[in-house]
Parts: sequence; C-alpha cells; structure tokens
Amino acid sequence: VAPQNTSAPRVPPTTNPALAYTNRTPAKYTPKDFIFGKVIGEGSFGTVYLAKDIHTGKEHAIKVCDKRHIIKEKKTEYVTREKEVLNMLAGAKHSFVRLYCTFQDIDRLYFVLSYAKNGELLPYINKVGSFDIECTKFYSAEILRGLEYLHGLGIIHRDLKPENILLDEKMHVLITDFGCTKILKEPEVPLNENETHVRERKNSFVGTAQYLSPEILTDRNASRSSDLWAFGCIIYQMVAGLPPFRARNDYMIFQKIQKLDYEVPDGFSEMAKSLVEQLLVLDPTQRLGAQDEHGAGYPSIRAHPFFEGVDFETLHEQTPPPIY
Ligand SMILES: Nc1ncnc2c1ncn2[C@@H]1O[C@H](COP(=O)(O)OP(=O)(O)OP(=O)(O)O)[C@@H](O)[C@H]1O
Ligand SMILES: O=C(O)C[C@H](Cc1nc2cc(Cl)cc(Cl)c2[nH]1)c1ccc(Cl)cc1
Ligand SMILES: O=C(O)C[C@H](Cc1nc2cc(Cl)cc(Cl)c2[nH]1)c1ccc(Cl)cc1
Repeated sequence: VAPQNTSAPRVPPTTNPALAYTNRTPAKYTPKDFIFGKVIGEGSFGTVYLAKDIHTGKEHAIKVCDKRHIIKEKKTEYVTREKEVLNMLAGAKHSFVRLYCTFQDIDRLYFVLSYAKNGELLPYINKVGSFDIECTKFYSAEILRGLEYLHGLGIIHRDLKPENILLDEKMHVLITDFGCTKILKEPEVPLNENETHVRERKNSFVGTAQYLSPEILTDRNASRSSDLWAFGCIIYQMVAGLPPFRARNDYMIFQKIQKLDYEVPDGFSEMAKSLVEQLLVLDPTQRLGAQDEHGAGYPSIRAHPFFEGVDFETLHEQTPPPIY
C-alpha cells in the first residue's frame, strides 16, 4: 500500500470501485481473481463467460473447459495445440483474440481471452445489407493485416469466415478460430514445405462450407493461399451482402466453388470486383499474393488499387469508419 502522505488532508478511503483496482496482477491466476458474469457463448468444449479481473477491472472472455469432457472426446491434443497457437499470437499487437493467461482447477481449464465486446462481424453486414466502400476497405485491410501476421508465423487459419471475425470495443477486428461444434477427427494434413505449424483440423465441413477453397474440398491440402480464397469471399460478402457461393445445401455449394460459379451483382464496385476476381482463382498458386515472398506480408494485395489510400501501418490506431 502506498505510504500515507501525512501532509495531505485525511480523505475517506474511496468507495469508487474503479479506484479500488491495485493493477498488481498475480503471477499465477486462479478463478478467484475474476468476477464471473453472464454466459456469452456455449462452445463444444465448455462455456464462455464474461468476466472481470478484480485487480485491473479489465473485462475478459473466459473459456471454461471441462477436463472430463476433453479427455472423453480425446481432445487434449487439440486443446494443447490451440493453446500453442494462441501463445504464438500473443506477440500480435492487433487483429487477434489474445490469450492472456491459462489456469486450471480440479475439474476445468480456463482460457482468459480478449473480450470481443461487439461480437461478430457478420451481423453488422446483415444489418446494413452491405458495407460502403470505406468500411469494406477498412475491414478488409484489418483482416489482411491479420493474415499477414498469421502467415508470417507459418500458421494457416483454414477456417476464415465472418463468424470468426470478432469486433472489440472500438470496432477493430479480432480474428479467432471457433472450432466447429462437432469436432470429427480428420487425417493430419501433411506438413507442406513452408508450414511450420500444422493445426489439427476439425472436419471443416461442419458449420459454414461457403468460404472453403477448392483445394480444401478436393485434396484437403490447405496452404496460406486457402486463406486468401476465404479473404476474397469475405470481401465479396461485405460489398454484396451475401457470400459468393450460395446454394440450398453444402453439396451444391461445393459444386459452385469447384466450378467457380458465382456472379458479381450490378452496382458491385469495379475496384472490389477486380480484387475479388484475383483472389477467387481455382489454382491456389495464381491467387493475388500467392507469389509474394513468405513472411514479408502481401505487398501485391496491398498494392491493389482497391486499397488506394489505406495506411496499413496505423490501422489499429485509426478510428474505424461508422457502419451504416
Ligand atoms: N473472445 C470472445 N469474445 C466474445 N465472445 C466470444 C469470445 N469467444 C467466444 N465467444 C462467443 O462464445 C461462443 C462460443 O465460443 P466457442 O469458442 O466455445 O465456440 P465454438 O464454436 O464451440 O468453439 P470451440 O469448438 O473451439 O469451443 C462464440 O460463438 C462467441 O459468440
Ligand atoms: O498450466 C498450463 O498451462 C498447462 C496445463 C496443461 C494441461 N492440463 C490439462 C488437463 C486436461 Cl484434462 C486437458 C488438457 Cl488439454 C490439459 N492441459 C493447462 C492448463 C490450463 C489450460 Cl487452459 C491449458 C493447459
Ligand atoms: O476462442 C476460441 O474458441 C478459439 C481458441 C483457439 C484459437 N485458435 C486460433 C487459431 C487462430 Cl489461427 C487464431 C486464433 Cl485467434 C485462434 N484462437 C480456442 C481456445 C480454447 C479452446 Cl479449448 C479452443 C479454441
């Protein structure tokens, strides 16, 4: 406790909880260091709670996983790997849901994550129908920054879609990777020459198939370029309000993807159309950015006229354009 300054007038200890935070955080957290609030989501592993760190007042999303369930589902490997991935992302100053700390008690594992106060990106696209060009440029640029960082670490997301793009309090992008609710074991994807971190993938056909690239559908061999395809689908969706490959069921969606069967609606911005057309290319090696040198970001995508005027280096300091 700070030494009492005797010369100052005696004031009653504050009753304002905001001033009661010591900001001294414990070396190892326990559940008692948090005030658990409402449930913000039910996952396949456990429950995600809104929680407040009693030392800092900071809000977090805490993913609480039941150990017995993880063991029963034989998913300790997956959970351990997701923890590794999240730890690798800890260096990212932006763009990702971050893992602040982990701890356990007798029955549960606790992942203390950044809290995406404004939820998923998708409802914002649905609410306004489609983004104006300023919003599309800003949010595509923030997602691109995330992909550059992720691919720079040799990590491929493999399941990039609007549901995995969350928004923080200031409406900046926080990429995460919610596993699919049913996680079916899938043969280990072979490590390709430059991929250092193979993430065990759940059966990616569960959940939304609309953003899957042709190569994931056919030979399951994902590469960084698979994320560029998904990136193209998301840009299309921000402009058109709907994903490019739509059909009544997954099988028909797969057909359309493999035949590159999509239309660009009237009124679709020419610049965005040009960028989308260069990302939605069946041959992964021919997608814009696929030839860029690994680990040096995507200069050829940044250079596309669509991103004219975007300052990529200061995105996270900029105020996101209003979505209306
Ligand atoms: N960091 C977060 N901030 C805000 N909301 C979150 C956060 N993490 C999860 N949620 C919410 O909780 C819901 C469930 O999260 P969870 O990650 O468990 O989903 P899941 O798809 O079952 O993933 P997994 O299979 O890996 O558990 C999400 O759909 C999301 O709405
Ligand atoms: O303290 C650490 O970091 C290491 C432990 C390791 C660990 N203990 C486990 C117990 C079970 Cl039942 C399952 C997994 Cl995946 C487990 N992983 C741990 C604790 C909490 C969390 Cl969220 C992850 C891993
Ligand atoms: O918040 C979630 O549900 C996702 C996280 C894991 C997670 N995997 C990721 C992979 C990538 Cl590439 C990026 C982020 Cl931010 C990622 N986050 C997670 C944490 C714990 C467990 Cl048990 C499963 C998944």
